[in-house]
Amino acid sequence: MPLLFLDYLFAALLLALIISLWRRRAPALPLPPGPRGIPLLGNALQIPKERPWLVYADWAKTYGELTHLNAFGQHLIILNTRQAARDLLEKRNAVYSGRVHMTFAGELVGWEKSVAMLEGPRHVQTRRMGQVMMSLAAVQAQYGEGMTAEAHRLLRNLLETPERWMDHYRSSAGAFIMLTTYGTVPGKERDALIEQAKHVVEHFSVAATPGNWIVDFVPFLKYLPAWVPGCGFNATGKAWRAELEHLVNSPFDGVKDMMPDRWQAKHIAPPSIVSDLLEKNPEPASEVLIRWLAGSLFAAGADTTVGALASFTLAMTKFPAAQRAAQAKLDSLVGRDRLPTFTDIDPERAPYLHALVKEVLRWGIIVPMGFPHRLSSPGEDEYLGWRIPPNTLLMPNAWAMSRDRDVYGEDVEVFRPERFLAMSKEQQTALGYGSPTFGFGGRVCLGQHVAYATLLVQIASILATFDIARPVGADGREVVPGEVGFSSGVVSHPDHFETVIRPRSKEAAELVQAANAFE
Ligand code: HEM
Repeated sequence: MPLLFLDYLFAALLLALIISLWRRRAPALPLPPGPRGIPLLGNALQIPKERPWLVYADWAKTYGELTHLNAFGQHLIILNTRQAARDLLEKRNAVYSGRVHMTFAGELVGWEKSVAMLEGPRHVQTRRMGQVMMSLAAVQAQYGEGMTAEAHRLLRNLLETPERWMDHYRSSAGAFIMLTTYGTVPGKERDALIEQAKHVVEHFSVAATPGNWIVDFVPFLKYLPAWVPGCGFNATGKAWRAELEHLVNSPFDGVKDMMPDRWQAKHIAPPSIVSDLLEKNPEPASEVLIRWLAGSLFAAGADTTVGALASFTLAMTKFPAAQRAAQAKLDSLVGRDRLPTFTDIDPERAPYLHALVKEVLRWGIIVPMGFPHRLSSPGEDEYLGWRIPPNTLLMPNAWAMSRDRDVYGEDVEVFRPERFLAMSKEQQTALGYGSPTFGFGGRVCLGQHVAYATLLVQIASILATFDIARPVGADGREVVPGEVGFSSGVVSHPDHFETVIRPRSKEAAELVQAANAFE
C-alpha cells in the first residue's frame, strides 16, 4: 500500500511538471493593443472624462478593431467597429451580457433590481416578460391612440410657451412612458411622479458614475454607520433608495389595486405593460420582476427620449433643408387641415419621415458609448488572436460606428436623411433603426420600439404644425448655430443652443388648439 501511495505521488508530480512545461511553451495570447499604462494605476489617468468617444475614435486609428485599457486591474476593451461589436456582443451574447457591479448605485441605492443591472436567469426572465414591447407594429396597435393624444398635448405646450421647449419635451417623454407602462392618465399625480422621476434619474447618473464613490472601491465601508467620517455616502444612499422605491412602487401599486382578480382578466385597469404582464403572469413570484421591469423603463427611457428630441431640434435648426423636405412630404401625405396619425406615417407611406428619425438617432447619437457589457464566463475568450480575460468590460463606441464612412458615405457630419433612402432594403434592414444607438445582443434596448414610435409621432406632429427656425440677431441676420458639442454623461444631450419654435401658420395653431379642445 505505501508503495501504491508513492506511485500516485510520483505520477501527480510528473503531471504537474508536464503541465508547467506545457504552459511555459504555450504563452498566453496577447491582450488587444492599447496605450501603455503605469504600474498599479494602469491607464486610469488616461481614461478621458470629456467626450471619451472622440478620444477613443482617435486611438482606434492606431489600435484597430479593439483598444485595450486597464484601470486599477480592471480590463476594459473599446469596440471600435460594428463588426467587432456584432461578433462579440451579438454572436457570443451568452457570455457577453453581464453588467458591471456597483456597490453604491446597485446595492445601496437599490438599482441592482433594475433590468439594466440584473444578470443571469432573472435578467433573461425579465427580458422575456418585456417582449410585450417587442415590435413597432404591436406598440402602435396597443398604445397608438394614447401616444397620439400625448403628442397633441406636447404641441399645445409648445404653442403656449415655446421658449420652454426642453421642459415640454421632458414632461412629454415622461408622460409617454407612464402611459405605456402603467396606463397613467394626465393629472396632478402623474405630473408629480414625472417630476420625482427627474430627480431619481439625475441621482442615478451621479450614483453610477465610476470613481464618484469610495465604497465602489472599498465595499466593506457599506457596513459602517453614516456618521463615521468619510461614510456620509451611506446616508445619501438611503435617501436616494427611498425616493427610487417610491417611484417604483407607487404607480405599480396603483395598477395592482385596480385588478384584484387579475388572473381572470376582470379588472378596471387601463391597458398598459404592467396590467398586461400581471394578467399573463399571475404567480406571486413574478410580481417583483414586473414591478422592477416597469420601474426600470422610466429610468432607462425618459432621459434618452428627451435627448433624441433635443438632437432633432438642433438638427432642424442647423439643417433647414431637411426640415423643409420633411414638411413638404407630410403636407402632401396628410394635407394641412388635420394632424398626422400613425396610419399616415407607416414606413411604406412616409419613408422620408422614417429616414429623418433614423438620421436623428445616427447624427445626434445620445448614448455614444453604449452601456458596458461584462464577459461573465469564468474562463477567458479569444477574438482575432487576442485574449479577453474574464470580467472584462466591453464598451462599444457607438458614436464612431455611426460615423462609419463605408456605411453612411463621406458626409457623416451632415444631417442628411436621404442617405437612408439611397440604401437597398437589405442594407436598411441590417441597420435596424439606422445606427447602433440602441445597443447590442442580449442587452439591446428593451424599449427601442416604444422609443422609435414615440419619436416618430412626436416629430411628425411637430413638423406638421411648427417651424423650428434660427433666431435673428441684432443685425437682422439669422444666427446659425456653430459647432454645438454634446454633454459627457452616459446619456449625452446637445449643449445649449438658440432656436425659435413657432407655429407654421394661423391655421396650424388652430389645429393644435382644436386637438386639445376637450382637455
Ligand atoms: C432614443 C431613446 C433610447 C435610446 C437611444 C436607448 C438606448 C439604449 C442603450 C444603448 C441601451 C444599452 C444596450 C446595451 O447594453 O447594449 C439601452 C438599454 C435599455 N433601455 Fe433604452 N434607449 C432609449 C429609450 C428607451 C425607452 C423609451 C425605454 C423604455 C420604455 C428603454 C428601456 C431600456 C431598458 C430597460 C434597457 C436595459 C436593457 C438590459 O440591460 O437588458 N429605453 N437603451
